[in-house]
Amino acid sequence: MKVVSSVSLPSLTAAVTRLQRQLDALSHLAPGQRCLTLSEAVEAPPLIAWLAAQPQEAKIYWRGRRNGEEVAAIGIAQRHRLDRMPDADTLDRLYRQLLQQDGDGDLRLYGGVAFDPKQPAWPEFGQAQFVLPRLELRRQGEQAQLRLNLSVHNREWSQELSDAHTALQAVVKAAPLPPLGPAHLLSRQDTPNRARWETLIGQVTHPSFIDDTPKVVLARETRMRTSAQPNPWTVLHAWQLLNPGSYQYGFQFSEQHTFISCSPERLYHRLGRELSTEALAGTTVRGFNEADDQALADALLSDSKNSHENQLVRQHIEAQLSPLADYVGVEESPTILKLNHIQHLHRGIRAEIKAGVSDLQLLQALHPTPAVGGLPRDAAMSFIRQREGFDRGWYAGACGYLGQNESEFSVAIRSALFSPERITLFAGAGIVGDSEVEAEWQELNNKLATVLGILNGL
Ligand SMILES: C=C(O[C@H]1C=CC=C(C(=O)O)[C@@H]1O)C(=O)O
Ligand SMILES: [Mg+2]
Repeated sequence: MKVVSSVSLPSLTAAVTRLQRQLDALSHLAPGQRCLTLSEAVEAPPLIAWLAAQPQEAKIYWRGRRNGEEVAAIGIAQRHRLDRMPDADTLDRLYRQLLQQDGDGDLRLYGGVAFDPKQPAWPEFGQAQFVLPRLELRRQGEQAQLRLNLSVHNREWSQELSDAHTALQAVVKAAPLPPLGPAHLLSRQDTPNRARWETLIGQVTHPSFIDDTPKVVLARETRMRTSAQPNPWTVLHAWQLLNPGSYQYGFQFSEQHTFISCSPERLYHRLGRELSTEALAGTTVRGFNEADDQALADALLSDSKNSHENQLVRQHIEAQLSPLADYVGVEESPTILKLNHIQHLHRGIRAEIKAGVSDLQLLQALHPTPAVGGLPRDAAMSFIRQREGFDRGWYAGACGYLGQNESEFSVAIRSALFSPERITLFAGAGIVGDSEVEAEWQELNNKLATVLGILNGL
C-alpha cells in the first residue's frame, strides 16, 4: 500500500530561506571540486507564471516530451557562448571539462545550437550557448526541487557565495501571467514571399538539381508587428495547452529577445548509452471529425511524396548513427503523430551508442537532420544559406540540455522569436521531387496555424 505523507511540502519562500541557511554553512568548496548544487524540496508554483514574474535574467523554460518533467530556471552560474563554431576537438574538450565538474551527477547545461554555423548568428543567442542556471525549479508530478547551482568557473568562491545570496534574495512569488490582449496586427511580411517560394521550389525540383540533392527543407520567416507586444511566456503557456504532447521551451538571455518553441520533434534523448531519436517528416492537416481525421491519416500513410520525405530522414539518421552505435533499430512502418492542427508521419529510432561517444559527437552526427536541412546535408545547407533569404538562427537548431548521464534535445521548429519591435514566426517544409508549390505553401500555413490562432486571439 502506498503511504501518503501528510507532511506538506515547504512553500517557495520557506525553501529559499532553507537554501540561504545551507549557503551560510558553506565557507569553502572541497578541494578539486568545481561545482556544487544545494537543493530543497518545495511545493511547486505554476512554473511558467513563476518564471515570467522573476526580475532576474536569464530565464529558461523546458518541458520534455517524455515524462512530464518541467523546469524553470533563472540566473546564470556559468555561461558558455560560442560565436563561431569551434572545431570538434575544442568542443569536445570543453564538453568533457564541463561534465567533470558535476557534483551530484545531475548537473545540466541548458541551451542550444543554431541551425547553420555558417550563417550569421542571432545576437544574444550566438551559434551555440549553454548555461548552468543559478536557480532551477524542477517539477515532476507533485514533487519539485529548488536547486541552487554554485560554480568556481573563472571566479573566486567568496564572490560566488555572495552572488548566490543576491540571487536567492531576488526570488519573487509567482504572479498570474499577463493577459494576451488587447492588441492588433499592424503588419506582416513573409520571406520568401509567395512568388519567391515558387521560384525556389522550381529550382529545387528541377531534374538537374533534385537528381543530386533529393531533398531540401525550405523555410519561411514571418515578421509581424502588433500594436502591443504580447508576453512571450503567456504565448508559450497558451501554446503548450494546445499541444501538450510536444516539447515546450523558451530561452530569454536578456529581456529584449525571447525564443520559444512548441516542437513535436525530438533530436535525441540519451540515458546512459541508450539513445532514442526519430524520423518526423511528412504532414497533413487534422480532420473536422473522427472519420475525416482517420481518412486524412490513412491518406498520409499511403502517400508516396510524404513517405519519401520520411524515408530520407530515416535513412540518414540510421547511416549517421551506425558508426557511433553497437545497435540501431528503426520502426519499419511509420505511425501518425497528431498535433492540434496537423498530423505527421513518425518513425521511432533506438540505438545503443558505443562507450565513450559524447553528446557533441551525437549532435554533430544528427543535427541538422533532413527533416530541417536536406540531403545530402552540405548541398542542401548551401542552397538554404544562399537562397532562402533570411538567417534561421536558432529556428531548426537543437535546443535542450547536456548532462552526464542524461541529455535531451529537441529540433527547434514551430518556434517564434520575440523582439522589441516584432514577433518572428518560422515554418519549413521538406521539398522533394514530387512537391507542388501551392501544397507546400499551404503546409507552411498549416504549421503556423496554432500559434497564429493564439496571436490572433489578442
Ligand atoms: C521544418 C519543419 O517541419 C519538419 C518536421 C516535420 C514535418 C516536415 C514536413 O512534412 O515537411 C518538416 O520536415 C517546420 O515545421 O518548420
Ligand atoms: Mg512536408
